[in-house]
Amino acid sequence: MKKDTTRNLTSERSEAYIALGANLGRREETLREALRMLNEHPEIEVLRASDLYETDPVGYADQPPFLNMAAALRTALPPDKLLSVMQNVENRLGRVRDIRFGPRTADLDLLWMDGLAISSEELTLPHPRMHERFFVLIPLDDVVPQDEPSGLRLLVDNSLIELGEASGIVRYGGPLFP
Ligand SMILES: Nc1ncnc2c1ncn2[C@@H]1O[C@H](COP(=O)(O)OP(=O)(O)OP(=O)(O)O)[C@@H](O)[C@H]1O
Ligand SMILES: Nc1nc2c(c(=O)[nH]1)N=C(CO)CN2
Repeated sequence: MKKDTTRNLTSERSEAYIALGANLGRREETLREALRMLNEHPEIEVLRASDLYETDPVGYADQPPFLNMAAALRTALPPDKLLSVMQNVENRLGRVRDIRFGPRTADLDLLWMDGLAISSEELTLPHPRMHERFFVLIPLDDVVPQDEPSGLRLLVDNSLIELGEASGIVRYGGPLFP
């Protein structure tokens, strides 16, 4: 069915930036399916997707390489509801939560939402580890416009300068969406 772009997205909508990763199973298909599921939600529109990157595992080394990407969304949902939808997508894609930083069929992290600062166990915004991860920043760099109004462009630029030369990350393919 064709998407109704006049949906409940006209007022009070936010731009949200998310990171996606997968290192088990059919990684590319999983990420494509995650984007499709998000875009199918009546209150979420996927605006842009980054290139795909293959990345060395960070944090827990003894696991397969990841495919990572980022996406920009427009949504009428508040941050906690958006995170719930993202977790539901992870679960539908077969995510099992066991080893921290360990292998996963699909991992969706909420990075940034209109510059909001939130600190609770369930949700921290901006994502507390985004600024130290090439596997987040390099895909994010693809989808954050130069004139992004809430400070994310500056955060990405400054973090990449701070981190120096990128390593453990190679471009794998073009955007999976649209
Ligand atoms: N910005 C956020 N995005 C996603 N999850 C978050 C965020 N802030 C807090 N959380 C919480 O973190 C918990 C663990 O998430 P998850 O299993 O995706 O972590 P992880 O991928 O192992 O590690 P990392 O958060 O470093 O990527 C979730 O249950 C979620 O409630
Ligand atoms: N390369 C890479 N490494 C990771 C990733 C990821 O998405 N890509 N996710 C993790 C869980 O937060 C831990 N380590």
